[in-house]
Amino acid sequence: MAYATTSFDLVNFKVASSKRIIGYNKQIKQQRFVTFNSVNGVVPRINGVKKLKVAYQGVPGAFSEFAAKQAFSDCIPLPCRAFLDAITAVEEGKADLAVLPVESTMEGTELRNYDLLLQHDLPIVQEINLYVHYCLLAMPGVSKGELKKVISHPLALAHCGKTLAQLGLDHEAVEDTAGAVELLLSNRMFDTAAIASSQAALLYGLDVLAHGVQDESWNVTRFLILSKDLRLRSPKGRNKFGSKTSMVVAHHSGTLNVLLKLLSAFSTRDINLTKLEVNPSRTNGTPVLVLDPKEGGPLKEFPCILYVDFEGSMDDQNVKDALAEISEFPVFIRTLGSYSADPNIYGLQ
Ligand SMILES: O=C(O)C(=O)Cc1ccccc1
Repeated sequence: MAYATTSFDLVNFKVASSKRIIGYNKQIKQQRFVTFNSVNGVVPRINGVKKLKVAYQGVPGAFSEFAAKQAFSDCIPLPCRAFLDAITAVEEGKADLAVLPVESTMEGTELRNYDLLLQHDLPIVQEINLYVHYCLLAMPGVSKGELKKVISHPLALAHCGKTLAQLGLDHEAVEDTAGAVELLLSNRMFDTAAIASSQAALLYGLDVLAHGVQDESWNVTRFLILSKDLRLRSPKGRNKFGSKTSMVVAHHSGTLNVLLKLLSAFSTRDINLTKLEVNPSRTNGTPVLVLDPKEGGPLKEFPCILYVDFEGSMDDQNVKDALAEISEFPVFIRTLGSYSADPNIYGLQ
């Protein structure tokens, strides 16, 4: 797929000539451009020949496909109907990796995808932060005034809620952003627009009626890349930001005590937290289902859960000590993976 350069004028971003390079390192508070291939340096290959297959939800042009190519520039992206199918593809050996959007600056944690992480045993091997810039796309020649409805992925519709209200258009959720574009085209829908990337517009030949239609200009989505094959972890010490670990601490009661224990265990060892979410809300207080990889199934049910990401690896002694200290409490700890921290934010122009 060709990534053409279009105009791009947001604060903190600059178009870097016609190359596919833009990025903003928020964490270190300075502007930094990164190349699309710099994430891993060398693209890993199993047995030195096979190209990696990365399963994602959606069709070509979806943001998840872009995240997959960002992580492994030489990969073969494998389109899947749903995120669960992408995970199943890896479990069944049809793909090497799966890519999953798990949180966004505008909507917070994407609980449905986090649940998938918790209910399957696929370690996180990488993280990718993607700046998501939405466009309003329509069939060639269609004007805004002719539109009655907008279709897109639920996350994209949520990110653009105010804009949609201002336009006074109905909306309908479909599987993915690029899938919405494909649907417009295949059904020749002249009264419907899609919210998707400008790349999807180029790929499918649709018109861009408006750029940057998200409610907040700063809109970053974090994707996690999962694999059974830990060799696909980005090389340790690839950058000066070191490792990061994601885990959940699940328990049956006493959130406050568990939380205090966790904060104390981490702070005495100077381990920085990069995410801490306490009992993310779920409909009707339904328990969280977590797989215990040591036991296989059935899934364990917990009313209380902490989502924790921290700087450091499960190989670090101070991390092992901190987890041992937390385990003095009757909690269930499941580590979801240690991987290279990637504070860069990659973007589509
Ligand atoms: O629908 C897509 O293009 C996806 O990849 C899912 C998604 C939607 C919105 C933001 C990030 C990922």
